[in-house]
Amino acid sequence: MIDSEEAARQYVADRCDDETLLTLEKYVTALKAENQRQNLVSAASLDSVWSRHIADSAQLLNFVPRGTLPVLDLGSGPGLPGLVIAAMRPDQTVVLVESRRKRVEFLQEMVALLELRNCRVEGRRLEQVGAFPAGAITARAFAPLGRLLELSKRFSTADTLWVLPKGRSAAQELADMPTAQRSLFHVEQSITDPAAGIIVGKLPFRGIRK
Ligand SMILES: C[S@@+](CC[C@H](N)C(=O)[O-])C[C@H]1O[C@@H](n2cnc3c(N)ncnc32)[C@H](O)[C@@H]1O
Repeated sequence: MIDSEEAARQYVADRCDDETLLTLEKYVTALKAENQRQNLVSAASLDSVWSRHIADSAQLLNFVPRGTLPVLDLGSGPGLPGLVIAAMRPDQTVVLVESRRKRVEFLQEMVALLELRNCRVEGRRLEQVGAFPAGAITARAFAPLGRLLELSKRFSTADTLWVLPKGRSAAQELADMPTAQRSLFHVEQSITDPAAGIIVGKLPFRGIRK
């Protein structure tokens, strides 16, 4: 379990090269500056930005095999976890979906600043994004599990991996799902918070069977 900012930064450093670590440091600086202009993350969380945001995003890669294309990040906000994934997996296409205009502008600025050629921003509501088969779908603090699946099932095939950091509500959200869907997912322990979980699984068919 990561228990300090140093440990969080080291966790990320152990999983990327020096150049990528510099890219992520640049992102952290920009995120802190932008948070003065718009409310992207809670101000208090920036005191532990590596643990609460960067390592918290990076840990999702433990569940996304290399070559999983593309990764679709729903409700990316300031780019969490999507931008971190794009920086750490330059060989994987990452699509960020975000509807709020100022956040979209920040995401576009970050893609340019960090030179993330593998990353595309869909600056509109998810409901308006044309469907394509996603290799993996990530979403942090986007919507309750049932609504999340309903909104994004158009992007899911039998191979799509769902990796959903759900914080402290992970087990409960899964328990609240109908049995048929509940059995398709399991909860992985978060390494940044002993009480938090990541819902991981696949739907064995396109969309959701009622
Ligand atoms: C609570 S924030 C979480 C942001 C980020 N994932 C994080 O963990 O910091 C949820 C984000 O989802 C976006 N959002 C909500 N519903 C959406 C939709 N239907 N389509 C696209 N973006 C949406 C919001 O604008 C917001 O930026």
